[in-house]
Amino acid sequence: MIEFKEVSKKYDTTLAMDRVSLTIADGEVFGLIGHNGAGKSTTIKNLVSIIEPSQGEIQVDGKTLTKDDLETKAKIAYVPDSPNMFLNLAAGEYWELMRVAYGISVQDAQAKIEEFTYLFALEGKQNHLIKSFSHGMRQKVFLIGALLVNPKIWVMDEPMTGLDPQAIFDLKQRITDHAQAGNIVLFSSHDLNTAEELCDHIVILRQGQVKYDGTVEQLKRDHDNASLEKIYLDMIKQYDQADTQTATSEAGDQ
Ligand SMILES: Nc1ncnc2c1ncn2[C@@H]1O[C@H](COP(=O)(O)OP(=O)(O)OP(=O)(O)O)[C@@H](O)[C@H]1O
Repeated sequence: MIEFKEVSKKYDTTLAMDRVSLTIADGEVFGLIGHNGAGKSTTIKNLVSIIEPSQGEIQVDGKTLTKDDLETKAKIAYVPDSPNMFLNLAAGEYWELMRVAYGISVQDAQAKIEEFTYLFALEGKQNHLIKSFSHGMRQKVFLIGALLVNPKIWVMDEPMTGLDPQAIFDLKQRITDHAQAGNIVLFSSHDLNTAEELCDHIVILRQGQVKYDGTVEQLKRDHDNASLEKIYLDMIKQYDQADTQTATSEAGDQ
């Protein structure tokens, strides 16, 4: 289980997360939805310990995340939104880095690398530098890194971006299977059709605040079974209009 308890994150003057509280249960595919700048990546980066909350705490299976708690960190694999890291490593060197960091045996890793390079059509590319790959191929290298170590919690920042249709199809299946086995998959997405299709539980973020936290099913039931895309866009529009009205009346008061 993952719990965010009143987590805020401030970068200089920007409040990127504003008292975010949420609980993600084992077995859930969890989606973070929101416009550009809503706070999705910040939420994810706090969970994978790239940054630390300014306030509040995050618990994984009841243990508060701390910098040096390697046991808890080892439960989480992260696929970043921008696959432009480790560019001077070969794909195989990156996977070896992941294998050693997560303490996976050479035999297990080799078997999985064979399976996943076949699945994602990267066979024979192990010795190629990541910088020689296209955006989608780089994304696949990071996905294979996460699937290879296969911890309980997969955290993926816009994982489908840049993938070809076959890879998207295969990844969706892996995500569903991983959650159905009692694990957690948390991902952010701008593709609301994918979120609607995959997620048991979603959170809609706007300007760092949680605007909806619940099941897709419930949200649709409450909105005449409209698509998640329509419900989301209508909801954000209403908040934008309310903000405009407040700003106009405040300007009128001055
Ligand atoms: N390193 C940083 N320094 C200063 N401000 C930042 C930093 N990272 C993010 N922000 C700000 O925090 C807010 C939330 O950004 P975040 O990257 O979490 O949004 P996001 O929902 O992931 O957006 P996108 O969909 O564009 O990836 C934005 O206003 C952004 O400008």
